[in-house]
Amino acid sequence: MAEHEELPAGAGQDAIDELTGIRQSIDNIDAALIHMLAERFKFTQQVGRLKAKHGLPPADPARELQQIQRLRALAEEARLDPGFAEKFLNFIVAEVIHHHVRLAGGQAASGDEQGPGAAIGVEPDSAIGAPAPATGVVADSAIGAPAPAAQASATTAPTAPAPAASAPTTSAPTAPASDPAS
Ligand SMILES: O=C(O)C(=O)C[C@]1(C(=O)O)C=C[C@@H](O)C=C1
Repeated sequence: MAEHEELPAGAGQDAIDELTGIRQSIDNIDAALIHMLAERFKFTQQVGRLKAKHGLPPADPARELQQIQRLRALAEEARLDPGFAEKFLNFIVAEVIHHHVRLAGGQAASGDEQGPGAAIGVEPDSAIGAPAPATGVVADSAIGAPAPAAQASATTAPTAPAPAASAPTTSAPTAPASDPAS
């Protein structure tokens, strides 16, 4: 079958069954991640509306720094690369800030916008993480390893090497290749 093409010709049925079982677990986790992200974006949308209503700035660098520090610590406990955890958060936050900016009636925060409709899933016009090429985020060796990653660098592109800054930049979210419309 096509889905097993990548297996060595000599792979036995036991190996195929084991692989299939592991992939089922991976698929379950991926589904959970999508649902969790969708829930997160529902809440950040509430925040965006609140901020827009009260004229608050879309980005909050101090809050992001707290989040980064917290997630890096959690990642270390979980034996996940803290640098990856930070980049993952930055990737998401960059998207959120895009949404906040749009909710506030401003232009997108950076020049990476694409056409209309390129967006997420919370609402028809607010799809996060629209169709975009996979970023491959980190090298295989980085995941799960207690790697000494960069310090906080909020809202930087997930594919960019995180600079060893100690404070979030929260400048224009240039990260995702996708166009998060809100
Ligand atoms: O907490 C906020 O103020 C938010 O707008 C949410 C959020 C986030 O996604 O967690 C996004 C942007 C801010 O810079 C900080 C945090």
